[in-house]
Amino acid sequence: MIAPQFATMSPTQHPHPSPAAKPVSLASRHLGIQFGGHKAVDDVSAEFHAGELTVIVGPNGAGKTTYFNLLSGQLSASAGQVIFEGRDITKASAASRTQMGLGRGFQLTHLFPHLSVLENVRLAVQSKAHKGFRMLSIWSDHAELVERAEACLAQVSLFERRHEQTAILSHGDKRKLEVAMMLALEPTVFMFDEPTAGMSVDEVPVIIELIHQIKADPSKTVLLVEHKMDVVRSLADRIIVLQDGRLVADGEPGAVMASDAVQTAYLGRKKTVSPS
Ligand SMILES: Nc1ncnc2c1ncn2[C@@H]1O[C@H](COP(=O)(O)OP(=O)(O)OP(=O)(O)O)[C@@H](O)[C@H]1O
Repeated sequence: MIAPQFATMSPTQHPHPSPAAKPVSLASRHLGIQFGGHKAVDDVSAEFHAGELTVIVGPNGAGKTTYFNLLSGQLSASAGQVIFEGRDITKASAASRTQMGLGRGFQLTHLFPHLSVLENVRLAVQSKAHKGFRMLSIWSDHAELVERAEACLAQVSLFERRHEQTAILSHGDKRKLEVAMMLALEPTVFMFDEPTAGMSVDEVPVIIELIHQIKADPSKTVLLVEHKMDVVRSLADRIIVLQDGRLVADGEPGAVMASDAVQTAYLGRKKTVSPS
């Protein structure tokens, strides 16, 4: 069930306190994609501001990850536009969006399992430095790249494990490694898709604290897909709700969290969410 006050709300009508006060970094305009006849994301317009962390919530299958994939370029839109720093990037590839400053958490499948933890991050550092991905043989000469990679690993508490093979890391440590690789790319927009999923309880605070640090930087825009309500409460400056591919609520956390849209979504989800 969708709260009546949000059911017909457009992004321009949302009750967010002062969106105009912060620069728009990333936006979608009437964005959509269909798989067969199914509209997984349907006419979603939203603006994301520098210095703001927006959490995207919604029930399973609501279209959250698909929306992320449209913003980051992993999927091509069937309709609408993606605007980044005032530029229409709808047709840009995922790789070029990354170079522009859109940081999407690397998927586990993008890790190189047979390389060390440090080597994985160093490749991301090197990519940011426009030095390409084919310099493994001489990478030890690039002390500054190594130092930067080590700093990123320290931020996610993986420094001590930097020389271990990536394949032997726990699931939680692999998720931390993804975050370290995103840090290495120095994005202006950070997109986290359930960054603590699969982590043990003691691993979660490192990532939450890191996201707190990122959002404290007024030049950074943070988007977060998250199901865990405690994480949402701790981090959100603003919440948008997707349901059946459509944006059904957008606003200040207190009001959105109290809405039927969120209550219904989370009452349905709580049964399947992990305790971590
Ligand atoms: N490549 C695809 N081909 C066909 N259907 C897809 C594809 N990707 C997503 N879908 C469908 O689009 C809808 C939205 O999926 P999506 O994964 O974006 O939801 P979600 O909100 O991220 O869900 P969850 O919380 O479970 O991760 C679902 O019905 C899903 O089955």
